[in-house]
Amino acid sequence: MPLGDNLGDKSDSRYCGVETEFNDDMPHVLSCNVNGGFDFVVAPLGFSKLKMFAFTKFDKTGCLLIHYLDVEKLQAAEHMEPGYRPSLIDKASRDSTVLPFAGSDLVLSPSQWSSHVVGKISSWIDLDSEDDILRVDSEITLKQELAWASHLSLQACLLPTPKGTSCGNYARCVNQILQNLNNMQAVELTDSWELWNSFRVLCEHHSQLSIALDVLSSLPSANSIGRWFGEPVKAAIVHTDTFITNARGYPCLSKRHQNLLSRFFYYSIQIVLSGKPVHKLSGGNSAAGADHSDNYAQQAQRHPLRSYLDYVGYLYQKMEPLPEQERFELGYRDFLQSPLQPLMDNLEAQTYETFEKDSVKYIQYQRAVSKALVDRISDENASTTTVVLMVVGAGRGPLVRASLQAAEETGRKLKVYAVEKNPNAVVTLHSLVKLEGWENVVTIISSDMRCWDAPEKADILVSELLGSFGDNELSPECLDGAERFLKPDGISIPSSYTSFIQPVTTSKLYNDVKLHKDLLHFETAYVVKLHRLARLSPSQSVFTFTHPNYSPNRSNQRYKKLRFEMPNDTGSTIVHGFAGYFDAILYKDVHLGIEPSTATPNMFSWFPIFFPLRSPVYVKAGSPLEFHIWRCCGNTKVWYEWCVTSPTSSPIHNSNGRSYWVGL
Ligand SMILES: C[S@@+](CC[C@H](N)C(=O)[O-])C[C@H]1O[C@@H](n2cnc3c(N)ncnc32)[C@H](O)[C@@H]1O
Repeated sequence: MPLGDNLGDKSDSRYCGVETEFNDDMPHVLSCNVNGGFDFVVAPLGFSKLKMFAFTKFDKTGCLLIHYLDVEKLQAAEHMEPGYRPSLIDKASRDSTVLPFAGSDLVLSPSQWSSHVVGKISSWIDLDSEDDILRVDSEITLKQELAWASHLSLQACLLPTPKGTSCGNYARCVNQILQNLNNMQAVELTDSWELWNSFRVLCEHHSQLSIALDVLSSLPSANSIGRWFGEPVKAAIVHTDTFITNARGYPCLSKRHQNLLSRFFYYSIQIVLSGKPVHKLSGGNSAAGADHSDNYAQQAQRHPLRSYLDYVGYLYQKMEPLPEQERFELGYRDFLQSPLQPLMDNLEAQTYETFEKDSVKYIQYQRAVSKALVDRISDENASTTTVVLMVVGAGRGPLVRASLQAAEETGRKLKVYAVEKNPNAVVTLHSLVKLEGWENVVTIISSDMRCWDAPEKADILVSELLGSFGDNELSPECLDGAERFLKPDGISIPSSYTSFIQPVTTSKLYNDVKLHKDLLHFETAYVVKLHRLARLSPSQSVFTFTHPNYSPNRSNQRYKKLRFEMPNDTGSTIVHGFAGYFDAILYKDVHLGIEPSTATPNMFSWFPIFFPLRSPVYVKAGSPLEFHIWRCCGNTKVWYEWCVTSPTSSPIHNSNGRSYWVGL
């Protein structure tokens, strides 16, 4: 039974699981917990002599720390070997004798196994033990249990945390298994980010290796937690003793924990409840304290963790629903797209249609044109002077419309040239002008602005040739060509634009790029609606272009070296690449952009850009990260090159624009 309704959220975080102890009566375990309101169980798969409890908690430095409590004898079910361990089978018979290490697959239906059970691998295993027998036993058991899980088509398995600080052999075995997995995701319980990091590096960042976080009562700093949102966290295990008690005696969570759970929901991370009930309730059943009135008979049937589940459901349901725009963009989250090439290619009708829905963008342009018109022509001259305004790159006409509305709003007279090089968009422009009766005001020019011979000079040049990284759709090169027909004191809207960049952890995007198995894709910048990522340091400005630019030595080549410092309490991080944005000053105080700290609200024309790194860069806590980026210009193309030089050096990406470039 999902946690409830939350408008727009159809992600896995609607489902809540519960960690169960060993019990060979799987149908009973499942029915109790599913009838008790949980969607799935995290249950031990194998028969194991030893049972260990693993607790994780966050230490002062913000890392996760594992505490192992005592080893406890588990009363094995009657029909199996109580002391079963693989090494007890003598070597000669090992290959031929198969002792039962798990119950039958027939006890549940295939769909029950795959939809409702996450396997929990025996927690005693220690694949890096100094004890040869324990190590070998551990390896056999791990492989046996994972093979069984795969046979059952479970969606995931929860592996125990590595025991010590070294996890080389454990990672080697998991990596071997991952190479052969096709239908299951291995979820790794971690003690600290460092340990997790070395584990996944040893497993070559395998895309089916995920992580389950333990949430205990003390939490590390926000920056330290933030790192995990760029990692493949699949589940968060919330222990019952993490809950505090509300005024009515029900379990609830601290404000910080509530916020953390909201973020887990937002990032589609599933909650798993674990532990024994620690709240003694005398009546009622609502964790949120609402007026439910179950009687005692019902109480007796209730799942022992029901009040905790109700509380998690309550938090889920009280989450702010996603705004309409976000819901519309769900399908674009973390989906890599090649940037448009509006200069080299002709945009399609559908693309124009999407642009034109973004009313916020045109409102900003209208405000900018209004201010420029008022500055250019005084009220006294308004009825006698006509302003020549050229929309360069007019598309299907929305900036023409915004400019005419600005003229009407300010009482200024306008003569408009609409210059567009896409002949298909020009067709629509003609019908728009006719439809709106603008024939006496608007002249359509079907030409590339760089070679148009204008019959007169413009007072105002309006353009929107901006990409997610500002200059990446070649606005500088196009406007260099158009400035020939701007009066010396003329105004360009936009008057400048600046790109911004910041390092990010995003294992999802890194793995998606890696899937292509070639250099080209690691040397390409992508447009992407960033979602599962950790922004590691505030963004910094990269390249600025100002218009008009009449400087005789002007060049559109650029180079920038940036030094990023991660906040002290973040801990070590991994950088998979750089997220890029832009901000444009249209006119004076009117701007538009997507840089997160100043982004124009509710504008959706641009997603950020992502510059990947061929190999993720590990940045130790306190170390700076040095990044270089070049904007290079040739006769037929413009491209970026980028690299990291500290703490380690990466290769220079996209040398000579060999993989990714924008055609002139
Ligand atoms: C990003 S679209 C913007 C279209 C429109 N202004 C809008 O806001 O919907 C850029 C437009 O500029 C046109 N364009 C790009 N470079 C151009 C050039 N050198 N000369 C003329 N048009 C150009 C493209 O064909 C495209 O229609």
